Amino acid sequence: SAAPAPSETIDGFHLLIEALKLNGIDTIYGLPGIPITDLTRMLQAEGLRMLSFRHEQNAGYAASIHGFITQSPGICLTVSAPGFLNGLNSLAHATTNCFPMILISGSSEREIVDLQQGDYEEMDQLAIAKPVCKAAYRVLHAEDIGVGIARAIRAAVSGRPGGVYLDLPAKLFAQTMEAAAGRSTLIKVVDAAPAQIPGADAVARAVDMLKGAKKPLILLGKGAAYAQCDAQIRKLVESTGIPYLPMSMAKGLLPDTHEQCASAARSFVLPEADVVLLIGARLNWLLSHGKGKTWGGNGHKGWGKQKFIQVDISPQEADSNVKIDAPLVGDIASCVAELQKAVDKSWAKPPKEWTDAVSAKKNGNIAKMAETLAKNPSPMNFHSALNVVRDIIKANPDAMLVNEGANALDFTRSIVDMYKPRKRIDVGTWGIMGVGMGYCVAAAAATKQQVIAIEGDSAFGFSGMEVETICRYDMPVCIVIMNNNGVYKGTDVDPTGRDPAPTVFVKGARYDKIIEAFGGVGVHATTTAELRSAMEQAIKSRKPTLINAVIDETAGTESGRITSLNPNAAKKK
Ligand SMILES: Nc1ncnc2c1ncn2[C@@H]1O[C@H](COP(=O)(O)OP(=O)(O)O)[C@@H](O)[C@H]1O
Ligand SMILES: Cc1ncc(Cc2csc(CCOP(=O)(O)OP(=O)(O)O)c2C)c(N)n1
Ligand SMILES: [Mg+2]
Repeated sequence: SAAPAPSETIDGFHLLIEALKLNGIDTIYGLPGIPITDLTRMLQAEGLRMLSFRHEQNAGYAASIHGFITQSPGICLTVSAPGFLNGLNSLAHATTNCFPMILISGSSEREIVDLQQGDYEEMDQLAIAKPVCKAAYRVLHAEDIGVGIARAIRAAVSGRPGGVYLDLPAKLFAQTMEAAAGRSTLIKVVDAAPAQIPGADAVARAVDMLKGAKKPLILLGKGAAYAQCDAQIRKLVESTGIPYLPMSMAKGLLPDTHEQCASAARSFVLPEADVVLLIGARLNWLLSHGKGKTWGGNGHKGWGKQKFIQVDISPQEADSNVKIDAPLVGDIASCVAELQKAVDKSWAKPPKEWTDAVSAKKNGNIAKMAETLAKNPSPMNFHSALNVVRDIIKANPDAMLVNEGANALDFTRSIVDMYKPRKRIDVGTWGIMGVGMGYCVAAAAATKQQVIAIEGDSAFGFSGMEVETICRYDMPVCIVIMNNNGVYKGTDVDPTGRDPAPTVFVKGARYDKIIEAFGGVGVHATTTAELRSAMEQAIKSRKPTLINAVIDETAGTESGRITSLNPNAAKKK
């Protein structure tokens, strides 16, 4: 832009906007109110996409998954205190899942907060944010906005990605300074997520261990999906010939139909493998902490016989649960490149008896599943409804799949194959409910692709009001609610006869009526044929659509696949 006249000034609002634009930020997820309402208008006027939500929690979830999908930090913008607190959940979620996100909240002036003088929406937000995020900063002077944004971006995306809090007291926005001087304080971040090359010794140790394996297994986690080195990962898997297991959000790095995919033999390969190469996957609760009977160990805590190679950018992740025999610390792209060099030099495929045993187990389980999927009971159950979704995703491999619930999550993860990377976005490491509609908005905004959300009816309820947001921005989102009338199922009753049980909803609820209130397309589907045609129509029209799929209310199991995490239920009287 032309050199400003010497007298021209610039305010805090515009220094912030220019700092964001300078760093390629083009989308903001937020909710207006004091002291940021004008900022939301200016962001929009200056060409950024300002997506306005009905609850800050959903704006935050959108920002968190924006970071996962794009590697650029998703930005959530909220008002002070209650708005900030509503955004905090997603900041913690982003940090737990290693998604780069920045929560920017307006705040009260330090001098009032520190004397606790009772300002409008007064809260010591920076102190409250610190324990649940990767980094937290406050900016008091306009000339420091450039540094504040640069530090927040670098903290969010470098090393292990995560959530960053940026605290902007209200008075900062109205501060002005000479324009040229102001612009000279802005920083375009250089190499925000630098490559971290693994040490040669670590590479040699890992390669030797993998070469010596009789029953090797590769485990791909969402870190491998986030790294966006898809071709290199596929090449490593295919050139080694090693069976692989994708974790939920790593599905699609290679097509789930790939001959080396061992998902359908998970309960066979985990205990049987002798060397496991973890790529961007933590041995946390989702992998039974790397021990116990899942891994062939005796009882709950017994270690299996596996040796672990762990590729991770976090040096202190190794040994978090069980011994890591070959930690390979670095960014996944650099680590995979080093492993590939060794494979290209000399490599023997795994023993045929191992790969044949995996295939036999896998094909047996796939055949069993096919029989179940072929049934078409009335009312629909999870399997028959998801058999339709499976076909729809196969026909639309570029569509984004959002998924949350318990049975609605677990059955979708195992029945609906994914074909491309970063297409399946779900509850993640915490198994958090409520991400659905925020994820839909971000998936539509960040990818411009069709979005398909498979929602438990309880899960949908956490963010359902954002259906209005989806309609307001006319997004190509097709929401399928697996309506089994309750949390896990719809059959519990109150033994006293006074109230509905705590886990059930209004019988015969018609969620499809909600979207009609905002001009979207609502469909009530009681058969697989109705579900299929409604989904096909939604994809063809790209109109916001909500399908209320009636599912047998007896079909679910308590907590889906993780029933065992419930404390031992009191013996039924
Ligand atoms: N670019 C990257 N390079 C290396 N490791 C990464 C990268 N991005 C994320 N990670 C790591 O990936 C891991 C993701 O693990 P996790 O969230 O448990 O995946 P999943 O739940 O799919 O198993 C984290 O330990 C994180 O440090
Ligand atoms: C923020 C938060 N609060 C509660 C919970 C606990 C929970 C886990 S799964 C679930 C909903 C299960 O019912 P749904 O109808 O969605 O799915 P289905 O099994 O198909 O019937 C809840 C409430 C979590 N994980 N996060
Ligand atoms: Mg349900």
